[in-house]
Amino acid sequence: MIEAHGLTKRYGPKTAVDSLSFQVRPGVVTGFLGPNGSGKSTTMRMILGLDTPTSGSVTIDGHPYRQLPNAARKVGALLDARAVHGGRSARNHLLCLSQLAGLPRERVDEVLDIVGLHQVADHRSKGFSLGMGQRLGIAAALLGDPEVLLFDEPVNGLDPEGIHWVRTLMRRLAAEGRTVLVSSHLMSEMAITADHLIVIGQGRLLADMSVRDFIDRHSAGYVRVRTPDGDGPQRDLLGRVLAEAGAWTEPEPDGALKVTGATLPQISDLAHEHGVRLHELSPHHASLEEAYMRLTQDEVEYRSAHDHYDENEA
Ligand SMILES: Nc1ncnc2c1ncn2[C@@H]1O[C@H](COP(=O)(O)OP(=O)(O)OP(=O)(O)O)[C@@H](O)[C@H]1O
Repeated sequence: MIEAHGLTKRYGPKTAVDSLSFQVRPGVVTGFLGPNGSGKSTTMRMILGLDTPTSGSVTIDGHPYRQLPNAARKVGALLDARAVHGGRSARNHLLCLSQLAGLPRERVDEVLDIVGLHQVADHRSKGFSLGMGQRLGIAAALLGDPEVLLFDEPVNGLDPEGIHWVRTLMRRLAAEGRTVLVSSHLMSEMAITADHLIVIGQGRLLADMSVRDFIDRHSAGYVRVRTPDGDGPQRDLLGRVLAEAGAWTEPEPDGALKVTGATLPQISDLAHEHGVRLHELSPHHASLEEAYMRLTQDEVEYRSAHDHYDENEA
C-alpha cells in the first residue's frame, strides 16, 4: 500500500504538489488522473524517492522508498519510456538493470516474454518504435517481480493494440494482488482501465473514489428542452420560470435550452403552468470526459490567472 500524508512539493514559488493525502491499495488498478502539469509525475517521483517532499510524507508499506528493505524487488516503475540507452540491445539493457539491482539473470527472459519483445531482444533499442520502447520500459518495471507498480502515462503514443495490451496487463497485475498506480491525463482511458481514481488539479486532490462512484456523482444528467419559437419569447419565459424554480439553463446553438437542476416532470409541469408549448423534452447524460473537464477546469483556470498574476508581480 502507498500512503501519502500532506505531501507537498514546491519549486521556488511554484507549488507543484499541494498537501496531497491518499492511499493506493493492493488488488486494484488506481488511476492517477489530472491535466498536464497538475503534479502527477512529481508525486510519482516523490513516491520513488527521486524527489524530496518540501513537507508531508509518502510511504510504501510504511517505509519511505529510500528506507525500504530490498526496494528493487518491492517496487517497479515506468517513469519515462524514452530514457532507455539506445545503443544497447533490449536484452543487454535489462541484464544491466538486473545486475545493478541484484536480480537473477533468468528474470530477463521471463519479462521479455511477458512484454512480447523476445523476437527483437537482441536488436538495439535505438531502432524501437514508441510502442516497443514502452514495452521495454514496462519489462524493466517488472524485473523484480514487484508487489507495487507505478506507471507514468504508460499508453502515451501507443496504437489501439498497444493500449489494449497495457490495459490488460495492468488489470492482470492488480488481479494478482499487486498495488498498481497508473497516471494519465485521459479520463476515457482511466474509466476503462482503473477501478479507483485519484484526481488532482494544480497539485491538489479533487476526487478520491471508485470509478463507479465517480460516474454516479459526476456524470450528472441534463435535459434538453425546445419551444416552437426557437430563441423567441416562449423560450425566454420558460428560461425565466426555470431560473425562478432554481434550475440552471444554458442556450444551445439550435435555440433549445440545456437545463440542469430540474427533473423532466418538473420542467414539463412548469411549462404547462405558464402556457409554454414544448417541441422537445429529452433527457441526456454528460459523458465522463465532460465531468472530468468540469472538475478540473477551475483548477486550470486558477492556474492561468495565477501565472498571469505572478508575471505582473515579477
Ligand atoms: N524540477 C522542476 N522545477 C520547477 N518546476 C517543476 C519541476 N518539475 C515540475 N515542475 C512544475 O510542477 C508542475 C507539475 O509538474 P508535473 O510534471 O508533476 O505534472 P504532471 O501532472 O506530471 O504533468 P504532465 O502530464 O504534463 O507530465 C508543473 O507546473 C511543472 O512545470
